[in-house]
Amino acid sequence: MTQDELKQKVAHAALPYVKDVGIIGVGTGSTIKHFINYLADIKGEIEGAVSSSEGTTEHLKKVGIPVLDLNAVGPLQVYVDGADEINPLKQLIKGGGAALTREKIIAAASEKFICIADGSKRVDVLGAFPLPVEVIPMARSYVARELVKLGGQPVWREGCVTDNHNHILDVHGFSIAEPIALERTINNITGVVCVGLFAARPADIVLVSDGEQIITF
Ligand SMILES: O=C(CO)[C@H](O)[C@H](O)COP(=O)(O)O
Repeated sequence: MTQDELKQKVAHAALPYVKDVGIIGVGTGSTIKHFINYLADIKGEIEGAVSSSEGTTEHLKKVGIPVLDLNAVGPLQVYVDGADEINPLKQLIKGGGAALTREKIIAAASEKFICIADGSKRVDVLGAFPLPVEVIPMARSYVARELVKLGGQPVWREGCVTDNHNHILDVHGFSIAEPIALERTINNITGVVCVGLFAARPADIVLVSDGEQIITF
C-alpha cells in the first residue's frame, strides 16, 4: 500500500467515532482530506463542522458540510486530525500544514481528540520532524535566537503565511525527552503564538494504519 492509501484507510476507520456526535471538529492535511471525502458520504447525519484552517473550510463547504464558528457552538464532543509525529503517550508534533494554532484551539475545546495517521508517523521520541512554531512576524528573529538558546536550529518557512497572518519557524535538532516541559517553555517566549507540540493536551485515541491493519491505542 502507498502512504496515501494508508492515509485513506485510516481516514475511513475514523468514521465510527463521528456517528451521532452532531458537530465535529475537523483538522487539516492530506489524511484529513480523505476523511472529509468520507464525511461527505454521511453528511445527512452531520450537523456541521468546526474547521481548523481555510483549506479545510473550503473543502468542507465544497462537499456540502456546514462550517460553524467555534464561538457559536459549545464544547465539541469529537475532534479528528492528523499528525506529523506520535509518541506512545499520544503526544504529537503537528503543524506541517501550518494550521497548528487553530488545530490546538479545537483540540483544547474538544472532549475527545481522535488522531489518525499512517504508520510512518509513530516514533519513540518526538523531534525528528522539525517542530513548527507559529510566531508574530516582527518577533521572528528574536524567537529564533531564543530557540537556539534551547538547543534548537530554527529555520524560517519562507513564503508561508498562516491563516492568522503569522510566520512559521521549523525547529530542527530537538530530541524531545520532556514534551510537556518544552511545550511550556516555548509557549513562554514572547512573540510565540503557538508551538506544534501537543503534549499537555495529547490525543485521546490514536488510529494508525499499518499495512492491512488499523492499530488503535
Ligand atoms: O498538523 C497538521 C497540519 O498543520 C497535519 O495534521 C499534519 O501535518 C499531518 O498531515 P498529513 O495528514 O498531510 O500527513
